[in-house]
Amino acid sequence: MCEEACTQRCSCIAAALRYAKHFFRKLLSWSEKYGDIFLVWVGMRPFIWLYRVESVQPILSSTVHIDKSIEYRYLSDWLGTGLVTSDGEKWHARRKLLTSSFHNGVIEKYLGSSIREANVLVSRLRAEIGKPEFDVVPYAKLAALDVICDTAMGYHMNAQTNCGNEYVLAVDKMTSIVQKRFITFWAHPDILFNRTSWATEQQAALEVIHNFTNKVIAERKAEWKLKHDGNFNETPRKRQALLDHLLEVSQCGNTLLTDEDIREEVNTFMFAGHDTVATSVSWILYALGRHPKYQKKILQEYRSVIGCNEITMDGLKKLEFLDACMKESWRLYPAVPLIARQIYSPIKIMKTEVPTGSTVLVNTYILHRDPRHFPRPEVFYPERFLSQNAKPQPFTFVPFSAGSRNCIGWKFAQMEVKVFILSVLKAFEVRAVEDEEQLRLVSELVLVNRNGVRLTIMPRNYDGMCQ
Ligand code: HEM
Repeated sequence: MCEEACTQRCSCIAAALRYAKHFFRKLLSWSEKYGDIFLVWVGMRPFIWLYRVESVQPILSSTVHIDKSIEYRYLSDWLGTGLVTSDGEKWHARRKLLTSSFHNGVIEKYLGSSIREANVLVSRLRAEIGKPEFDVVPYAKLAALDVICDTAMGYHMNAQTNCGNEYVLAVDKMTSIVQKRFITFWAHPDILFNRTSWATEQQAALEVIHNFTNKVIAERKAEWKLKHDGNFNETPRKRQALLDHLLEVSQCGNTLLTDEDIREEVNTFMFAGHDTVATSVSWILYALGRHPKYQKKILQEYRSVIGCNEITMDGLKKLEFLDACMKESWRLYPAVPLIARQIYSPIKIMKTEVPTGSTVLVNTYILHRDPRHFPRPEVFYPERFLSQNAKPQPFTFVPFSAGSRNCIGWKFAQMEVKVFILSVLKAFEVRAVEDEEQLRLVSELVLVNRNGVRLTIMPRNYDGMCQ
């Protein structure tokens, strides 16, 4: 297989991802040692690693190779075949249908929810002031879950203040089981997985999730019907959740979505829209915590652009320096470090025939550290993303993937992350505890440090504070 798959430049490396201590640094050194493309065996499965723009572009820009790797089936009991997990005709139709749910006008409606939850996050973080260290990831996760529950389902979950919420615990449990299964090769076959305690826990979590989502859909559908039959006396809700958009298209459009279809998309947004955001917020705070001078610059810009005015989408768009800092953090610590595709028809990548049946993994962590495109790649230098400098070449910087299968929620995510980062920086001076060398990075679908993302925070004397 190895010889067939990578006749010229691939090297065969037996490895189990789970046990590699410095996984990403190891990969970086392999990429220098073994050339432009290599193959890693994980248990019985060969994975072809791509991390040069020359090999990444043919995959991400392809309209043919858009199928997710077969590992994504571990998500199917939860997400069915929603946008993340579907392919072929179904994916095309859904993508077309859902695109309108993410245009600027819709996203603007979610700004208020992000601001509200960012304020709750800040008040919760106050408990950590002055402590030698704390892990910011669990805080960011609950905040992101609150936003996505509100925006995807129109439901105020208050996960940040009500930590024992059954649904939130179930979503967290499902995410963590799926992540563990992805990187634990012996748990891949159903026959083995079904004998583990994970399978039992997964079953219990799925029951809670599906019951809750079914209930919300039924309520909202009844409300929608009343409103459209003209019997709805209450003022219609001003903000619409993604679920309302789905109901709208399912009832008014040409495409009929069943309750099952709606449920799989709502669950898909819940899955795709919380861990990625929480991971991004955590790593951006980490990067800024290592470089406090940029925290000051972000706040100076905020003061001069927004000052005492309300945060609006237009205002956020003008914060160019904040945007550059976020991009530079995503470059060094991409929230989604691996993008996996199953190859169902032969393709030549960098003169190498990749045969049908292979799985290719686009490694954004290494791609973003290519010195040809990002000089002194290991240095955190947000200025490289400022508009006076040339934009990165296409497909060299892809934190939200690229091409037809890119992140449908990227504008929404950027708005939310901006609001979270600004709120935290206005309230606290942030420092990172670990330096780059101490990080133990692994991919659990999102980029994770084994010890969490540990910070210290002190109250900030922010003189732009308005009465
Ligand atoms: C900073 C936060 C986020 C990051 C870094 C991110 C990143 C990504 C990436 C890299 C992909 C491609 C994955 C692949 O092809 O395997 C993706 C797909 C997707 N994302 Fe995001 N995402 C974020 C937030 C969101 C949010 C907030 C939502 C929705 C509310 C969302 C919904 C989706 C969906 C539905 C897909 C699948 C699109 C398709 O296959 O057509 N994401 N995201």
